[in-house]
Amino acid sequence: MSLDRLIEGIVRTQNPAVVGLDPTLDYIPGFLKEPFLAEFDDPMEGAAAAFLEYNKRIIDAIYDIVPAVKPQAAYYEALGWQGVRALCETIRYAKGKGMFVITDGKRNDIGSTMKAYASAHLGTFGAAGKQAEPFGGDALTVNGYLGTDGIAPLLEVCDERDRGIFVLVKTSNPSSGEVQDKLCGERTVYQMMGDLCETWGGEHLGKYGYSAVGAVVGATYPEQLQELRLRLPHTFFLVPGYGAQGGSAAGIAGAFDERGLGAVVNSSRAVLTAWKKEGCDERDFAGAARREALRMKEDLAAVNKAIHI
Ligand SMILES: O=C(O)c1cc(=O)[nH]c(=O)n1[C@@H]1O[C@H](COP(=O)(O)O)[C@@H](O)[C@H]1O
Repeated sequence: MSLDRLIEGIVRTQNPAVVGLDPTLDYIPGFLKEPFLAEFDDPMEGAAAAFLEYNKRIIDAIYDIVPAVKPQAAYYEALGWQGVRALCETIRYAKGKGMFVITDGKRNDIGSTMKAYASAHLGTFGAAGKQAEPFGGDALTVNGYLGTDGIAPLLEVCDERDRGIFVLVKTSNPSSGEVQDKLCGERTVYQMMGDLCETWGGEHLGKYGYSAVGAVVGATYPEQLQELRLRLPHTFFLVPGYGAQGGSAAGIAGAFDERGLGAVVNSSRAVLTAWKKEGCDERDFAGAARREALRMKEDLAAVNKAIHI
């Protein structure tokens, strides 16, 4: 019912990081993608097969040093049902390697529809004895804009199946202030959304003081990260925006609590395209991803030394 398993993975690897699996054909070296693209008449089928193989090799290269992955659903949906199948298989593969999987779907709707999203991404389909997980993620990114009845169905599944959610609070993008920084009474919209995370998570606390309801807070907004860490003591943060979007370890330092917990930092493109930046042999793309993940780990360790429960 909480993000305890993510926290335990962070402590085990001493690495508060998540690698974003956001593949595009551009990131995949020719030697790996060309045979798949040639094999299938349907370009989406070939690309989806290439995405899956690429993801497996990245996962193989990092699963012992990074506790979690975050596949962004849009990259897979872009390839229709073949891409969605690659997403499901990617999630299954990562979980098989012991990784915590955050499915980045940013879902939200009215309660009845949210129930369907909740069972799709965090729940099961079918009756006892003949049951399967549609997507099988451990946590899902969601939007809280519709309020409590759009979140409640997720919390039921989180309780039943030891799952979690991350609610968008202060996003990393340049325009996030257009809505999120606006005042709503005496609070900004992001403060109000953060306070709602504390309320929603109140009945769903885990062993380490954090609830099943996490918040997304961008690495590109260091002041708000620090402010929200103090304001939301039971809310674990997913921090995107490190690396490709310019967020730095120094700017993220305020997201951690005194145990070095409280946040998991995402990097997608910087890890996936490390082989291009390094200029190494394309066959060593997964090695380059591992080197970038290790570099990030050291970078974060410089501002967040000891991680313990
Ligand atoms: O929810 C997210 O993960 C997310 C929220 C946010 O505020 N900003 C943000 O960049 N993201 C996601 O985090 C990833 C960032 O990717 P890189 O900029 O390549 O590291 C993408 O999958 C984004 O969709």
